[in-house]
Amino acid sequence: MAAAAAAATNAGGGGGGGDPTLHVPSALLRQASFWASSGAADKLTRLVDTWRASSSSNKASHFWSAFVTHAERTTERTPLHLAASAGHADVVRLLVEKGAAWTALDSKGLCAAQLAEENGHDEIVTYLLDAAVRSELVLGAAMRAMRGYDNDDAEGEATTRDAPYLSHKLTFTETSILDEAGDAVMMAWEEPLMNLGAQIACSSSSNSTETTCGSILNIGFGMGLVDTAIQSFHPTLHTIIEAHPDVYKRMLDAGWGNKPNVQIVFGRWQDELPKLGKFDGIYFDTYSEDYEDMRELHAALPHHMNPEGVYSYFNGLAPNNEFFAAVYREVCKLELGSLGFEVFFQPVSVQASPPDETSKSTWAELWSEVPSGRRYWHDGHVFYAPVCTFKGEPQDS
Ligand SMILES: C[S@@+](CC[C@H](N)C(=O)[O-])C[C@H]1O[C@@H](n2cnc3c(N)ncnc32)[C@H](O)[C@@H]1O
Repeated sequence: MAAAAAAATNAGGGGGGGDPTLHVPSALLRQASFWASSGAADKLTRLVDTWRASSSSNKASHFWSAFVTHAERTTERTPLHLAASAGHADVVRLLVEKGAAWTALDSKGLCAAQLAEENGHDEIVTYLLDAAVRSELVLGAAMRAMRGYDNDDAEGEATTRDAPYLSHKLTFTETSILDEAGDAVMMAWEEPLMNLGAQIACSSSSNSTETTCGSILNIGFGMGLVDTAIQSFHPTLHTIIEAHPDVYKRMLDAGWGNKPNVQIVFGRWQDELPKLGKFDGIYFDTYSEDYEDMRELHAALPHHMNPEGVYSYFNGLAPNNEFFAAVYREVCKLELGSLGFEVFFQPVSVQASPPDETSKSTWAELWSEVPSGRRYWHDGHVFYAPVCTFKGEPQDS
């Protein structure tokens, strides 16, 4: 399933509203846009100086906040789009410093970094990626502080946020699980990705032998695809945490409770994980949770990994925009790195694994059960499978 990225992706942007008496004339904004698209950073700053000198206000910040959010009417491109697309690194830097939003999308749904990439301006892509990761880290921390929670080192302190999905009546079809709104909780086409996830989670070098991959935890049973694959690696103990009563019932009906090496834990991982010990491999794929939940899990992982243990997750963060997804890969890499994990992402072409396991053959047919706009994967997207090996100091569980 697709985990929503944190709301912090609204980062940047100076607002553009403010005091109406400090109106910035649109002719001036158009002129400034022209300088941005022609790469004239010096002319741009001189324009602001001239405006400051001639206006009743001395506030350059007001100009910048109006300018960085000023979008062209038809293309909806901001000055950052224009400068990035044309390859003007100086102007891009200036605009970001003045509060331009790297998240702004044009009428085609593209952000500035994607336009830079399309036009081969790699230096700008790297700069924007770096700036975006920094802003996500800073804004994420600020938002957590504002909301009054930060579980960085607070194993056992489960969040109390509501989980309305858990009271939804689920619909199980041959190829999907749907929630009450018709959104896909899980879809059968993901089987190749689940097989890869199991392979990664079962790849620790520490306690695996020729006959077993050690002790494995999976969080979120769904259709049982990843768990079926985990079983093929013969774990000594295979623990599954599942929170939804309908899914739990189906697991029991399908006989998962009778498997000698399987331990089913019914409940939310936020409540149940602190009661469990250490594992050689952990896979995480829940539903209706966001990056903050995932971050909370990550903070708890050092309490539950054996040395050289391997962690992986369904990497569906920001699936509708490839640059945003790249930002979240970097954010996860940095955050997991700070917790003692060595992280890399294995790219897999989802298109190259046609969903031939199901009776439906095209992506359009596959997604026919889910309203458009709520489809969390798109034809041709590359899936980046996380491989996170624990190299840090194990902590008490
Ligand atoms: C996308 S499905 C998992 C699919 C699974 N990887 C597979 O191979 O079929 C997500 C599952 O996580 C469960 N879930 C959601 N929130 C949870 C939570 N907080 N704790 C445990 N399970 C949760 C859902 O009920 C659902 O069964």
